[in-house]
Amino acid sequence: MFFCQCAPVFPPFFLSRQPSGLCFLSVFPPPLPEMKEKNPWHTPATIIITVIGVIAIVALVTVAVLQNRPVLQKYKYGIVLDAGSSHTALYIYEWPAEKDNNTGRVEQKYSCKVKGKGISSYANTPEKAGESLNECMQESVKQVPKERHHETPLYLGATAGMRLLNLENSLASDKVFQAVEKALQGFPFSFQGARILSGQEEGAFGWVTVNYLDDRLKQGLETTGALDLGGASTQISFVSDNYDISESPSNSVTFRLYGNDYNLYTHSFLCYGKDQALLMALAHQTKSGPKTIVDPCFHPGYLEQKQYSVLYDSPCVSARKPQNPTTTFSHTGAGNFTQCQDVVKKVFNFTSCQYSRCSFNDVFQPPLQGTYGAFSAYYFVMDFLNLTDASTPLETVKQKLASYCATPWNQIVQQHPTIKVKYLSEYCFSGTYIVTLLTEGYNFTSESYANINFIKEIKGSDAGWTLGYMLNLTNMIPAEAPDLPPLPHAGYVSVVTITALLLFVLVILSLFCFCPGFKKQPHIV
Ligand SMILES: Nc1nc2c(ncn2[C@@H]2O[C@H](COP(=O)(O)OP(=O)(O)OP(=O)(O)O)[C@@H](O)[C@H]2O)c(=O)[nH]1
Repeated sequence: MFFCQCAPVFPPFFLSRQPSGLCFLSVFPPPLPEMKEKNPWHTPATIIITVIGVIAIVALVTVAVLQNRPVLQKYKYGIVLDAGSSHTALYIYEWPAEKDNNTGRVEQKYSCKVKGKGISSYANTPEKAGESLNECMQESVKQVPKERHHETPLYLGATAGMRLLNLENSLASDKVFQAVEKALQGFPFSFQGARILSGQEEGAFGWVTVNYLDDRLKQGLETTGALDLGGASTQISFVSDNYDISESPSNSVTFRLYGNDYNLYTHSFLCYGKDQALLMALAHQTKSGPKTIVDPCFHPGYLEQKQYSVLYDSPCVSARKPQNPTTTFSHTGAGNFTQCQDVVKKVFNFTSCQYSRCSFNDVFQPPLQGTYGAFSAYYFVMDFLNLTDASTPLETVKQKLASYCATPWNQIVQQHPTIKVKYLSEYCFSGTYIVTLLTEGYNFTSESYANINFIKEIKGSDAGWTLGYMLNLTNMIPAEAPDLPPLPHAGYVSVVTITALLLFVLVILSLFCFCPGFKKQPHIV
C-alpha cells in the first residue's frame, strides 16, 4: 500500500504522518525528529508551485476587479421630430452603445419645443416651416457628441395637422415637406426622411412607448392601454382579450415583441383632438350665422370677437359653414358644465353602429380592459384642473369641473396671471370634452374611470408616439427575447475566481499527497 510522505503545506497548517501512514492536516507542528531536517519549504518544486499559485491568484483577482470596474459608458443617439397640428417638438433619445439591438434601455436625453405653430400652419409660406426647426436642431447639434453626429438617425413624423392639410391641399402639404426635408438635410445627422404617420401608427407607437417605458414588454407583463389627445386627432389603443379581429380588421395591429404576441386594438379619430373638437362645438353653435353666441363651455364674463372665416377654415368644419354669415361674431361665455356637455355630445354620432359594439361615429370598439395611460392634452388639461389623481371619483371630477366652469372669467384671469389666455379660456371646454369623450365616447364607467392614469412622462421620458416610432425604425425591440447568460457578469467572475482558488489548493494538496515525484526525503545533516 502506498502512503505519501508528509509534505509541508502552507502555514499555519501542518501535515503530520500518523503511525498508519496517513497524513493529517493540523494546526500543531509535528513533533521534531531527533535528527535535524533541512527546511522542506526550500525545495525548488515547492517554491515554483507557490510562485505560480500566487501569480495565478493575483491575475484572477486583477481580472475580476477590472471586469467589474464601472466603465465609462458610450452612448448612441436618435432624434425624432413630432410635427403635430399645434406645434412641433424635438426629442433626442440615447442608449448604451454596446447594447443597441436588444437589452439596452432607450431614454429621452433632451426635448425642445419648436417656437410657433405646427408645420401645417405654413401652407402658404412653406420655407418658413423649415426655418422654424432651426433653433431646436442647432441645439441638437450641441447635445449629441460630435463623433456620433453622422450615425445619429433623424426622423420627422407629422400627425393630424398634416393629415388634414394633405386632405385639403396635397400640393401645399408636399411643399411643406420639401421645405422641411431641405432644412433637415442641412444638419450633420443621418436624416431618414419626413412623412405623415397614419392614425393607426400614431396610436400603436404611443402604446409601444408607454409599455416599453413601464418595462411591461420585456417582462411580458399585462400591458396598459394608451389614450392620446392631440390638437387635431385623438387615439385609443389597448389589448382586449375579447377583440375579434374579423369584426374590424382595420383596427388591429399585431406585434411580436420580446417573444410575446400582442393583438392591439387601435383607432385614431381625425378631427377629435381638442382644438378641432372645439371648432366643431363652435360650428354647432354658429350654424345659423349669429352675431353673438352664449357658450356654456366658456366662463361667465368671457367675451372675444371671432372671425367666421378662421372658425370654418378647417376641413373638420368647413362643410358646415353657414350661408352668408357676418364677418365676425361675439363669443361670450355662460359657464355651465351640464349645458356644455350637451353641446359637446353634439360633435359625436352615438346613433349609428354596424358592429356588435361601437365607441362613436360607427367605429368598432371591443370591451375596455385593464389600466390606461392618458397623455398629451389629457394630461395638460387634467393637470391644470388638479384632476390627475386616479383616486378622484368620476362624480367628483364632474362636480369640480362644474364649479370651475361657473367661475367668472375675470376671477380665472386673476388667479392664473402667468398662463396663456388662449389655454386658460379653453380649460372649461377641454375638461368637459375629455370627460365626455372618455365616458360617452369610449364608454368608461365610474368604476373603469379609476383605471385611467393621467401621465406626462414615464421614468423621465415623455409619453407619446415618438419613442415607439424610433424603437421600431431602429429595430431596438427584438421579436424574440434575447438569450441572457444564466449568471450576471459579477457572479460569473466570482464563481470563476473561487473555483480557481479551490482547484489551486486541491492541486497543491494532491501533488504532495499522491505524487511520488514530489516526495522529498528529509535531508539529514
Ligand atoms: N395647457 C397646455 N396645453 C398644451 C401644452 N402643450 C400643448 N398643449 C395643447 O395640447 C393639445 C395637444 O398638444 P399635442 O399633444 O402637442 O398635440 P399635437 O401633436 O399638436 O396634435 P396632433 O397633431 O393632433 O397630434 C394642443 O391643443 C396644444 O395646444 C401645454 O404645455 N399646456
